Amino acid sequence: MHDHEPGNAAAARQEASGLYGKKLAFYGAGSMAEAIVRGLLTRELTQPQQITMINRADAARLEALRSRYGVQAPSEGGAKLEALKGAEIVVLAMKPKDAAQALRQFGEIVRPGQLLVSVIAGLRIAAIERLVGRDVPIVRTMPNTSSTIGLGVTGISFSERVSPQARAMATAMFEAVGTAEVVDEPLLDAVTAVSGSGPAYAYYLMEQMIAAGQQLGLDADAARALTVQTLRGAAEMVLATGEQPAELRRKVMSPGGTTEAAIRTLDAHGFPEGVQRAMARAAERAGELGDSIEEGLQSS
Ligand SMILES: NC(=O)C1=CN([C@@H]2O[C@H](COP(=O)(O)OP(=O)(O)OC[C@H]3O[C@@H](n4cnc5c(N)ncnc54)[C@H](O)[C@@H]3O)[C@@H](O)[C@H]2O)C=CC1
Ligand SMILES: O=C(O)[C@@H]1CCC=N1
Repeated sequence: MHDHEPGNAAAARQEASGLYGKKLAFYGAGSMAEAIVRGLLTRELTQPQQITMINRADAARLEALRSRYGVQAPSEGGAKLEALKGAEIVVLAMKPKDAAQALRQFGEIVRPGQLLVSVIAGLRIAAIERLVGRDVPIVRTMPNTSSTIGLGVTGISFSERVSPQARAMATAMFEAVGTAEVVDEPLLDAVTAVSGSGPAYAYYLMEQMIAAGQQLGLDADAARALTVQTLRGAAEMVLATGEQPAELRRKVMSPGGTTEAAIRTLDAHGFPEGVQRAMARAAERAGELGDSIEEGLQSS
């Protein structure tokens, strides 16, 4: 992606981020961890040998990560612990249901000065502090999978213990793979609903547009090409013109024309309400995921 940029651009990013040379451990090596790792390596923010990806016993997955990215992906328990102990930054990237046990184990080996960066939906800073049981600085984030190609967007919030340098480093880490917005922690559930889950809404819309295009007689390749470029162009138009989506929509919608007919049909089928309710439910679900971890804490 960045094959043609001057070498000093990568060097400037490395310098600005403060990440270069830092040991990173990804605790949980699923799709989100992979998206961030791929983005960091593509942007040359760090080198593969600085990254360890830790997963449950899944030899094929670990081998795939090693061969794809050149990162360390140990399969043996002792080596996993060493990597977690040795890392300057530990990125928590397991599913919410696996977080409590993993964080308790981490609490037994955590060292002062380590920075914890969570990408786990719903998991609150206070719960992480309780689970780890030490005064570690915590960065709670909500990224999205478009980080894979450097077009992610991440909501970030910090515990009080995060130093200004660590704040800058964590922010730079996510800016390296897209853009980042610092928000108050309670707003991260809303961020989850908008941009964490958001790529899936766009893909779902694409799925329906491609299927409908085919029903109207286009072949699958043409329906896909027309749909994808249309959504890409629409997002770029909002960015390039600075206009509101509603204004841009009005420019497409000639009175009495095809678009107006389509939008009326969407309205008749409850599209606006459906999107709003879906996102309210996503935010609520983020809170529930956090609650269920905390309930587990109270009963243990
Ligand atoms: N996929 C997405 O679009 C986004 C996901 N997230 C968050 O990222 C987290 C991970 O999500 P995905 O990557 O989609 O899940 P995933 O299921 O692809 O990956 C999670 C990985 O963690 C590993 N794991 C679980 N417990 C472990 C333990 N104790 N030690 C080591 N590894 C362990 C599992 O083996 C699994 O491979 C979730 O908490 C989710 O809320 C956040 C933003 C976007
Ligand atoms: O679906 C989920 O729970 C995660 C969080 C945001 C995107 N994926």
